[in-house]
Amino acid sequence: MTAILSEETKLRDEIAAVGKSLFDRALTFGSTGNISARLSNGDLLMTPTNASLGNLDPARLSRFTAEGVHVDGDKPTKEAFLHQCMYCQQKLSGAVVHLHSTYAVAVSILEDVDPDDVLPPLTAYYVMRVGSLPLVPYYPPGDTALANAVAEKAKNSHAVLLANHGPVVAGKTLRDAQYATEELEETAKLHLLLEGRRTRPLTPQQRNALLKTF
Ligand SMILES: O=C(O)[C@@H](O)C(=O)COP(=O)(O)O
Ligand SMILES: [Zn+2]
Repeated sequence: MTAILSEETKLRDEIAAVGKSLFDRALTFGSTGNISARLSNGDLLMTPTNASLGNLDPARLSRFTAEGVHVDGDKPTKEAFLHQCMYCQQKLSGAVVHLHSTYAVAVSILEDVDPDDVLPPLTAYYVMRVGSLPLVPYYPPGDTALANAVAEKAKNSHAVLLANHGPVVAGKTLRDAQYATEELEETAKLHLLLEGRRTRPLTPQQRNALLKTF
C-alpha cells in the first residue's frame, strides 16, 4: 500500500512539474492542453477541466480506475475519452500529452498536407521521438466522435495531430510523451521556417533505418 501511495504521489508531482514547465515555456496557453499518466495498477491520473497547466494542484488531479470510472479529484478534462483511446491503442503507453503549441497548431490548419503523415522527416531526432504524424479530421473539443477518430489514427502512431486544434502524443513515460511533444513542436516550426525553400528531408531508407533502431 505504501509503495502504491508513494508511486501515485510521485506521479502527481511529476504531472504538475511537467505542466508548469510546458506552460512556462509558452508551449500551451490559458487553460488549454491536458495531461494524463498511468499508474502501475492501471489507474489513470488526468488534469482537471479548465485548469491551467502552469498551476496544477497535484492533490486535485482527477483519478480514473483502469475500467474508466472517475473515482476522485476535480472534474476531469473534457478530453478524458481521447486520452483513454490513446491508451487503448498504444498499449505500452504510460502517459499522454495534449497541447495547443503554436507551430503544431499552425501546421494543423494548413490545407495541402499529407493526412497520413503531416510533417516530413526533417531530422533524425524527430523520426526517433515522433516517427509519423497522422492528421485527425476536425471535431469540436470534447466530442466523443473526436475520441473515436483519434483511436483510428492512433492504431499505428503514438502521435496524432488534431486538425485546427493541436497535437496529442503518447509515450512510455511522462517524460517520453513530453519530449516527443516538444520535438513535434520544433519540427513544425522548422517546417514553417523552411516553407518555400528547397529542402533535403531524410530519405525513406534513412528514415526506416532510424525506425528500426528505436
Ligand atoms: O481544446 C480544448 O478545449 C481541449 O482540448 C483543451 O485543450 C482543454 O480542455 P480541458 O482539458 O477540458 O480544460
Ligand atoms: Zn485542446
